[in-house]
Amino acid sequence: MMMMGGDMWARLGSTVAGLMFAWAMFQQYVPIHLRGYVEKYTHRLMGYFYPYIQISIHELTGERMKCSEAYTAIEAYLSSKSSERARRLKADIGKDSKSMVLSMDANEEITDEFKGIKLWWTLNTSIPKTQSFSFYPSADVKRYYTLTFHKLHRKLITETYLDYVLEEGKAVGLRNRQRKLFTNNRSDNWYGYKRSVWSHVVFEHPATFQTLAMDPEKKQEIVDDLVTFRKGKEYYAKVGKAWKRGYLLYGPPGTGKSTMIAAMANFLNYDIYDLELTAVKDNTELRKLLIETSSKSIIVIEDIDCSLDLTGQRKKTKEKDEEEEEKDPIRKREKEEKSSKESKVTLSGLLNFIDGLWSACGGERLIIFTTNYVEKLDPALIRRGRMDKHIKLSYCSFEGFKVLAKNYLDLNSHHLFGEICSLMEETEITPADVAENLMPKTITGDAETCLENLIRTLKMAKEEARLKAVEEMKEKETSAKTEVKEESLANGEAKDKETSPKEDAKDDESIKEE
Ligand SMILES: Nc1ncnc2c1ncn2[C@@H]1O[C@H](COP(=O)(O)OP(=O)(O)OP(=O)(O)O)[C@@H](O)[C@H]1O
Repeated sequence: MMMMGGDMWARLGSTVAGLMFAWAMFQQYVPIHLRGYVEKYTHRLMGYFYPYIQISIHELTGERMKCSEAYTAIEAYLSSKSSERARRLKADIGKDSKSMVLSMDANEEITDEFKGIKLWWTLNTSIPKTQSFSFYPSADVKRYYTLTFHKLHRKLITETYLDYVLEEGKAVGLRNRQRKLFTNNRSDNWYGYKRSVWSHVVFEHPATFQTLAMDPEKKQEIVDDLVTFRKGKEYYAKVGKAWKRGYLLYGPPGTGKSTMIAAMANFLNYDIYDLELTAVKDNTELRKLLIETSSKSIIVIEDIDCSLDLTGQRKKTKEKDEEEEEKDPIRKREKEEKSSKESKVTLSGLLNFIDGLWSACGGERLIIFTTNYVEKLDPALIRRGRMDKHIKLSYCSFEGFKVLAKNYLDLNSHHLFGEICSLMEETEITPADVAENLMPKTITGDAETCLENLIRTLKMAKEEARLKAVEEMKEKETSAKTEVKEESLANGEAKDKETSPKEDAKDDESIKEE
């Protein structure tokens, strides 16, 4: 028996060696065009004996080597099946940072079933030929899934199953995804590889529409608008409009513009791209950044009035400055150095960013501008169609206060609410200031103390407003008096001028009479 076994191994060894030798000869001596034919017919021959079809889905695709959407969807689709069926699993920290998420490890295979048909998914890895072997995982390792199925089911798999996997995977991905807060890097930090135009952190802002202090009707109107937008894919396609919407949030500092953006992102489950316009070199770079944003996202430009010289009015002073600089070479050189670092994004570049051809790629995006001074903005930038909805965030109303009292102190009513209500009708206070007063300053701080603090602040604000009004009144009176004085002086001089020739003539006549 032992001899027979040994004999069999020896024969197998020599057959393998023979085949390898024949393969090497084939590679070396058969011309390349003939090799193509041989390989084609070998595959065909194999097809008779191997009735399975394989489909590969690679992780990185396209010229820019972006992560393939299909790969991500399959990864999500297989994640739940992997934990039940795979034998070699990979663990990573989950979305909530508390639990572990399991997925199939490299070169592992799991079986799936669809309408009674069996299929096999494998996660493969390959190292580029140019790279030498290393024990450490490299960023250049290529990953791809392979789906294997019997050729009898080709139609069902390619026409139904793949779409099903994509849809399911996207839904799982959406449920499990960690939302991200992106910010743009300066182009000098793009490190040649185009992946790093945006860098991100996990988005974890707790603001919601429930915690947002504002008029309930206005709040509901915004929520309805967002819901209509989210469900509007078909509608936007029907009317021939890109699936995006512009919001302009304006109002004094501390009235909740940033908080509202966070609430919107949490409500819609979108990522946020916080675009720092001053770090964008020019319009081309702005377009590149836009292309790299994903759908289901909010692109935010905060304090748009401070971001760049985007207003038409300021152009004149700029031209005047330039004339003066031309005369002074030192000033001119300093300006050139500064301007090489400065952003050259123009108003027209920004308008194109909002609603040019490129803005339609990806779809399902909100573009939000915030400003404290809406009147400073160029009307073209905020006209309807670009900024579809203008939302004014204003000083805290009593309704807003009640939301904050519930959030911060868990109070629905209190005997001090009446006084606060009448004070709020008489004076202006931002939600940020109200929130600051409602926060207990010590561990033992109770609700009553916080409300008393707020009343004190409101009274102080009222007194300040009164003093300011008195001051303004005095200033007005003084300036009015000065105006009257100047006017009467001017009138007096004019009278003098008007009367003097006549008087001269009178004098002349009296002399003549004499
Ligand atoms: N409407 C609001 N509802 C709940 N909290 C608010 C509201 N407005 C302001 N706050 C509180 O005040 C803080 C500052 O608000 P926020 O940064 O949203 O104001 P902003 O209008 O964006 O200010 P700025 O114009 O200076 O950027 C927030 O952290 C939040 O706690």
